[in-house]
Amino acid sequence: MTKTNFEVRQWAFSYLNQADVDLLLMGLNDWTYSQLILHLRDECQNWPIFEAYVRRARNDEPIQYILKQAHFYDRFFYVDQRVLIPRMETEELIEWVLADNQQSHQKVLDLGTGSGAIAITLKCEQPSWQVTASDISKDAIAVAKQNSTSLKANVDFIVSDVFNNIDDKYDLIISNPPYIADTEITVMDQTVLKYEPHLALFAPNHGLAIYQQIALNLKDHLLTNGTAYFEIGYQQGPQIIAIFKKALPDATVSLQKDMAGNDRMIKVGV
Ligand SMILES: C[S@@+](CC[C@H](N)C(=O)[O-])C[C@H]1O[C@@H](n2cnc3c(N)ncnc32)[C@H](O)[C@@H]1O
Repeated sequence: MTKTNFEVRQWAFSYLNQADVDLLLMGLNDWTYSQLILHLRDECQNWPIFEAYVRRARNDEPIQYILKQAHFYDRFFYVDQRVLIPRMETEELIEWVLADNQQSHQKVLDLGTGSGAIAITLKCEQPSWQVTASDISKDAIAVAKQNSTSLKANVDFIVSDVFNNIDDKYDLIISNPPYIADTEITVMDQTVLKYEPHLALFAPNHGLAIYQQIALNLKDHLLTNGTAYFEIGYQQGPQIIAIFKKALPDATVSLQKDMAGNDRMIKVGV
């Protein structure tokens, strides 16, 4: 028996929240929200696939991995379990970098690029910038390269553990490194814990280890008057400021809150 999109949507509401149901229907049919509403009385063309998607989402799989796409700064990025799903907070980091740096040419490094969200967005927003993206994970670099090609971004890629394979210096270094402490595993959402790569989430030393590694060699990789921008955990501001102040006593370090009012980003100028 055939079902309308309205009926399958109502059925899915018994298991998932409305936002997730609508994202699945829109992603599956390549519809905008207005198109979804317009097609509600039509026959559902993809019922078996939609039913399977809802089953996967009920098993905590993130909608973005089911659909193999994540919306970030007005673009769709391919994502799968090899990379972190880019978050809204990271869009605010992009906003800060773009607002601060209007100059036509900037040489930029995105350290820990994952899906390539930061590097590719900056290159698309500022095509004259020379952008390099690095990650310790070869799998992540493969996904980021795929996104760079599909979004016509022309970003360069390097597989590197922090700065180990990076010789160059940059005007801007941007990083959203893994910053969750192992001890937080017990309070984390199952959707994140079961599906997102732990290499992208967790770092030793209470989540501070990658900032510590970056701080030790940051000056060697920034050009004169260069600046670094980092996303941070909302409770990590004081510790991370202390890490950079200790490694770089002459640097200026400033903290920025996100839209929710939480400490979320820092800027380090050398
Ligand atoms: C929180 S994710 C950020 C991904 C992406 N930049 C974003 O904002 O959506 C952190 C990324 O850092 C990478 N990473 C973890 N340890 C690293 C290391 N030692 N050196 C370089 N990259 C690392 C992970 O593989 C992951 O892709």
